[in-house]
Amino acid sequence: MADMIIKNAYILTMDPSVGDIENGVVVIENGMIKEIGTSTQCSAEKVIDAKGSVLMPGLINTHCHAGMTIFRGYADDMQLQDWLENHIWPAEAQLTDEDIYAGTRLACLEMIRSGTIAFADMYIHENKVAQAVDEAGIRAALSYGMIDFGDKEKADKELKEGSAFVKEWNGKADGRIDTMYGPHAPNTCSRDFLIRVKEQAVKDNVKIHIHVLETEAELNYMKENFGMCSIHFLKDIDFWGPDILAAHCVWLSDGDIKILAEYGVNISHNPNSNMKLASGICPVSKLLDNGANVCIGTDGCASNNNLDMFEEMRMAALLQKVSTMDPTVLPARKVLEMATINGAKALGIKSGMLKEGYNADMIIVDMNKAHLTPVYDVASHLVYAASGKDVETTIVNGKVLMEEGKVLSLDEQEVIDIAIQRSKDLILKINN
Ligand SMILES: O=c1[nH]cnc2c1ncn2[C@@H]1O[C@H](CO)[C@@H](O)[C@H]1O
Ligand SMILES: [Zn+2]
Repeated sequence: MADMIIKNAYILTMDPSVGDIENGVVVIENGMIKEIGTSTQCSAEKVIDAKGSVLMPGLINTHCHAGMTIFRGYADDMQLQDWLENHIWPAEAQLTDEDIYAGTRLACLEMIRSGTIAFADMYIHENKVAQAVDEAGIRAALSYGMIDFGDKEKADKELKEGSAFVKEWNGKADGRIDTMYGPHAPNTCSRDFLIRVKEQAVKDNVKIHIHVLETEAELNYMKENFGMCSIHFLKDIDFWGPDILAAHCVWLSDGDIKILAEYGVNISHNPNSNMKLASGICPVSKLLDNGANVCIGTDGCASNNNLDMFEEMRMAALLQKVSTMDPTVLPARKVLEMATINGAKALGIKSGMLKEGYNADMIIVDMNKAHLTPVYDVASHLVYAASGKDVETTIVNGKVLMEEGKVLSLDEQEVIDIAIQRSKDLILKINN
């Protein structure tokens, strides 16, 4: 007897060798996909009838600071440098374990609701992030965000904390948690520190998550201080490789694009954050044309201000079209690949496709809605017409985290109430 069967669904497998299955069935056992096709001989304890709905791989958010969800709407409409240095960093200095835990639980709740099955995170008090992820049932690649600002003592301390986190949490929560090293950016971390981080990550066999060329200010800083941009600087210290998850990559030259593609770097594109902070536009279609792996992320909730990956997909498509003045770039299927297959590749997880032997990480999207009627092309609707609110069921590692709109792994009202209380206490502390 299998654990679960989902039947009568329009299945968007995202498996290039299979494509869509118009009336299909998926069998789940031990957290994995046991069978996928048009019929099955298996029976299961739990059967979900997905008639009229789309079954697809859950979305993968490849750049987030989940704990920052506690700052949703706290500091809007500012320059990135001003936003970080004068608002976010002073406020973060006030954060406690409990704030991060509350913020991350809120983030997990929102992600489960909007069809995200895994996310990559870089933040502080990361132990509490891991605890929240463990309890919420979602999958994640977590890193402690390290900054040394050229201070040798701070570098030692940060690397020690990042390393302790990797050792404590890698492979935990039934294998749902992977860990990474999270050096903040080339303009906030010293050259020596980045070299040490890379060495340690290779030694520990984990990946690295870093912000790269998010702003023109970073580009100018790197040129002034090192005579080259961040891409060449990181190439110089043998940093690049398929183990690197580089968020943003907005300010790239054609030469930079070639380097990122050549080294198999994973690039997390965050269109909402880049638009809101007016950072610029990542040359996604050029990167893809050159063979680079580009995935999608939301960034933190203080620069987005939500974690809805459907909205992120739509923005990714529209922003490329208008910036290249070419409506044929980033068609819907390509964007779906970025949010599923490419994201899974970046995180090194067997998700992002509905395929035998893959993780049972999937979502059911209710299509019986005015704004999703009629249907000529399912992929088009998912990218251009749907939102995270249309997700009705979310399954991670074979466990149902939300069913028909009801979240099962978290007490939704409690998570919201605690986040509100924490935000009120926090604002009093910050203003004091
Ligand atoms: O868009 C961004 N650019 C640069 N830094 C950011 C952004 N969003 C959040 N952080 C900051 O990165 C650190 C991770 O530990 C945090 O300080 C967070 O506020
Ligand atoms: Zn970020």
